[in-house]
Amino acid sequence: MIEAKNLTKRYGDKVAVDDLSFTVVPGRVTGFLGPNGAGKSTTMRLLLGLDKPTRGDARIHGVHYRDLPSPLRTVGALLEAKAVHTGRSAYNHLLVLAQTQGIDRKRVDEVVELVGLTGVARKRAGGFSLGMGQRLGIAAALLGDPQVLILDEPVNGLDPEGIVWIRTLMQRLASEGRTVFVSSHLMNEMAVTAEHLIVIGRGRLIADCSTEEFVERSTEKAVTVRSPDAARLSEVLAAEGAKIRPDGDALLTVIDMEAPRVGELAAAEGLVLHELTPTRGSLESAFMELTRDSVEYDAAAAPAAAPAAAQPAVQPAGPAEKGEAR
Ligand SMILES: Nc1ncnc2c1ncn2[C@@H]1O[C@H](COP(=O)(O)OP(=O)(O)OP(=O)(O)O)[C@@H](O)[C@H]1O
Repeated sequence: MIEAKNLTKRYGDKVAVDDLSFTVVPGRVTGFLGPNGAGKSTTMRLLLGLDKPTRGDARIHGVHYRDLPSPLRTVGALLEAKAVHTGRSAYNHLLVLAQTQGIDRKRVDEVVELVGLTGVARKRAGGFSLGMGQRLGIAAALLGDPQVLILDEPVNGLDPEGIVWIRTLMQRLASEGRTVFVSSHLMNEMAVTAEHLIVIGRGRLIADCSTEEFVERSTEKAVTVRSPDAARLSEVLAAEGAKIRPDGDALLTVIDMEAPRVGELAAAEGLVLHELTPTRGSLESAFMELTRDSVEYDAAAAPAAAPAAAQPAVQPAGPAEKGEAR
């Protein structure tokens, strides 16, 4: 279990993490989502005791990281997406790490196999590609067989096969009852990987809810309607409260009205329909919309304005959920 309570980190005038509170429970993959510069890496460093919070508290299994009796066997972390700068082979790199932690050589063999590096384990780790470096970093995180995993952008640099592999691995680790906390700025990737999402923007909490709920609430429900009587149909639907977006001469996007109701109203007026299709907006665009005002480097965002993140678009999870554990 990971807990952040009113976690705040300032660098001079810059508030990187702003009064952030959340709980990450075992047994499921929790995605930590936010645009570039939102404060994900800083939060993870605070959780791992690599940086000191300006205010607030970060705990793992109820204690500060530095007070964990056996930190490397409790928490496995992958922080920076870069190849290991070492002349050692991948195997020896892991072996040295294992020896400093009193971990058996057998475990090195296990993790090398687990991350799919067996064929290259004797090669110099310094020459690894970003993707292989990521696998090696994940192997290092898993060495101590930890119950808690904190992974910062683990899919960075991985090819499509690697992405599926890490997704499956994280889900398996979670299903074994581990706490898996994984950051990403890719909404679509997190939507298929994580069961629960914590979304931040400009260091502040935007959402803390199940992925299903996030998708349900964030994506716009619409109906695509094609009709030779589009103009008349627009008037009829608008009069009944629908929002209409004309998408061409005969094509309408209808928002705030279900498809059957659109069909009924068209039939009542004797208007011909050539198509009536319920659709959902793209998740990626919904995420961009949700975090629009909290994108760090967006030239269009007004820097002095209060971020929209201050008004949670998706309600944070209630206290009942916070205590939930599997
Ligand atoms: N050591 C530091 N000194 C000054 N500013 C910092 C420092 N570390 C982070 N920041 C700033 O804090 C903000 C949050 O950065 P952070 O790296 O935590 O975001 P992130 O969500 O992980 O972004 P990314 O997805 O780009 O990695 C950024 O504006 C960043 O420039």
